[in-house]
Amino acid sequence: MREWAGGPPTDGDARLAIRAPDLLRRHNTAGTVSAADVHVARRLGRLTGEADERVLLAVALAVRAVRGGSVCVRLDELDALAAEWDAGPGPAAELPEPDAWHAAVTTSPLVAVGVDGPADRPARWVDGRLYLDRYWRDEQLVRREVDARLAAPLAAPPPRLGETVRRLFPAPADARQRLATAAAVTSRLTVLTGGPGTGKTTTVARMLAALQATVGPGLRTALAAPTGKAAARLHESVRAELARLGPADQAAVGSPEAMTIHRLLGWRPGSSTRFRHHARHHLPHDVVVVDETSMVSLPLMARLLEALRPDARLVLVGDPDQLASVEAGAVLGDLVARPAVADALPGALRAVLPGDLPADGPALGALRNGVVRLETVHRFEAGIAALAEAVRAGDVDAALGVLRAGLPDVELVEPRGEWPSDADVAGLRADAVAAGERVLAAARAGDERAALAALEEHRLLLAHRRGPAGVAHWAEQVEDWVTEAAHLTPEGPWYLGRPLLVTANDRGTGLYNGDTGVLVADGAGGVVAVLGDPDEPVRVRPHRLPPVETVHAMTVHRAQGSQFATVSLVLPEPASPLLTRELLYTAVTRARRKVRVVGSEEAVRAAVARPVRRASGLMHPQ
Ligand SMILES: Nc1ncnc2c1ncn2[C@@H]1O[C@H](COP(=O)(O)OP(=O)(O)OP(=O)(O)O)[C@@H](O)[C@H]1O
Repeated sequence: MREWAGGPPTDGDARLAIRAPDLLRRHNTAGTVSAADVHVARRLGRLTGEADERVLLAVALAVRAVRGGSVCVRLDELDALAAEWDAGPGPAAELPEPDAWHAAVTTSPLVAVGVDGPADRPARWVDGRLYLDRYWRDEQLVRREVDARLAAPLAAPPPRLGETVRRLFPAPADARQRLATAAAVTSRLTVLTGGPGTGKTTTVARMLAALQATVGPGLRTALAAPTGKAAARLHESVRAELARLGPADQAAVGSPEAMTIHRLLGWRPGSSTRFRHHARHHLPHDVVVVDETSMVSLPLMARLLEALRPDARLVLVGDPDQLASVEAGAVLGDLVARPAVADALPGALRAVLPGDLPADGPALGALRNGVVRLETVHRFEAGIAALAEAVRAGDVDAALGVLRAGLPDVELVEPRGEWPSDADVAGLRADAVAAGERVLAAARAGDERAALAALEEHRLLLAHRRGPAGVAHWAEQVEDWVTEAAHLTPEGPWYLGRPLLVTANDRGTGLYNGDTGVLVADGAGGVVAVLGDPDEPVRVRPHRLPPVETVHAMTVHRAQGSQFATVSLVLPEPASPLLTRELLYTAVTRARRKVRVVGSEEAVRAAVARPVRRASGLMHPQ
């Protein structure tokens, strides 16, 4: 990621780590590491008596890697990483000679070498990867817990398992859903993946029914997701799906609440253990299901795994092709990409669902790791599904073909100039105004449900927060369009119809960073904010709201875990380091009925061709 705009800083610039030795200074100037990275490396150097600037550079790069989402850094892959981090406009700084660099790092008092190296050093070198020790420990914990869960399934499959699973998924084509359900009953870790609309939530609801019917009743179940918004959506979809089951299943499953992972673990900001539940104080649950797992960082996954009872069942659900967590790690992607580590599960399932076991190598290999991928799309419009698949597969020509095919659910607007003209954004404007007017009408009428539902009709998504293709600019633009069309002159922040995005967690109101809502008439001449699920909105007086922004547009990251009827995506310039395959895939799959992409062919090509790479050791055998 670019560290600065407008040329490299001069010597007097506060962003430079002024007293850094030459090598660090050159790399700071070139933008490969930031001043903050250099400060951390120097502090660790002082603590351990290490002054060799080659070692400190390696450590600064490890700090930089974490900021970029990686868990560690490979010093032999820096060329590729520097290109991804878009090292800035300065001249590329030279790296130390590889053999001497390796020798300096692996003999440093700052660095523990190997899995069994000393436990008290701030960095660790394992198989060519350099870690900050804290991330190494979290990675080891996740590896150990996952491997232990896969190696020892719970017990022999319960007697009625096959029959129960076939009852819940009777169609011959539902083999993968049957397998995932039986896996969740027989094993301590199941990873359920698939694109949007492939039936993951449906499977979760029926898994709960199968678990209660075969190893219940009375199992304690928790549903969790990384964000409040995703938890609300999980709650809503599982509840809707459970309502379609028979009365006995419904009674056995009850109505499990979904919450954030932080809340499940008992987040205690400021306390030494951070969470109420941990390795010495386990969660009481028999079954924990986590949705939107692609957004879970390595440290949070480590906290979750250590807090589980060893005999609890964990089901991780998600789409590994979406954007990974904001913090370091891509645990779901790593778990899916790992070579097979255990062999217990396929054997157990072969006895239960003999006809359903995958015949092919990759799917069977995945099952050894507890991974079941759902592939049949049940819900999407054909164009959105085809576009998502082309982007996922990295097939640029296929993606452009779908975008330009004139389908009802996919549109590409290619601006002629550098930035979209009024004519280019006419369709976007019409959709934004139509949705905004519906929100406003419902807000004025005090119709909370309709206002919240109208909010989900259209959403403008962007990669950046700032700049000409950023949220700040476009949110203002949409607000102008909507207020102009509605002849509205907002007075003060609390005007009817204002769409809200919560930007901080707030225990008092139970609102979470990322929750969205709208200001509506309260029927008594006042205004009230309604947020969250249209069926069970949270009502909050404006003065009690945590910090909020007006949400006429949002970043793709923010939109993860939500869906909208129509999505418009304005792409940044092709060179933007944020423009990645995962970003485009995530944006496209936020749309239920239609997706509109505003951007050049070059920008589409750049996105599809640039998968995010996050360095980690989890997928390598040890
Ligand atoms: N086996 C099936 N046969 C037919 N329809 C199904 C099946 N499984 C799920 N569906 C339907 O497909 C649609 C999408 O399912 P679901 O919401 O479970 O998918 P999902 O993978 O969780 O999607 P998302 O990630 O977007 O939430 C729903 O309407 C659901 O009823």
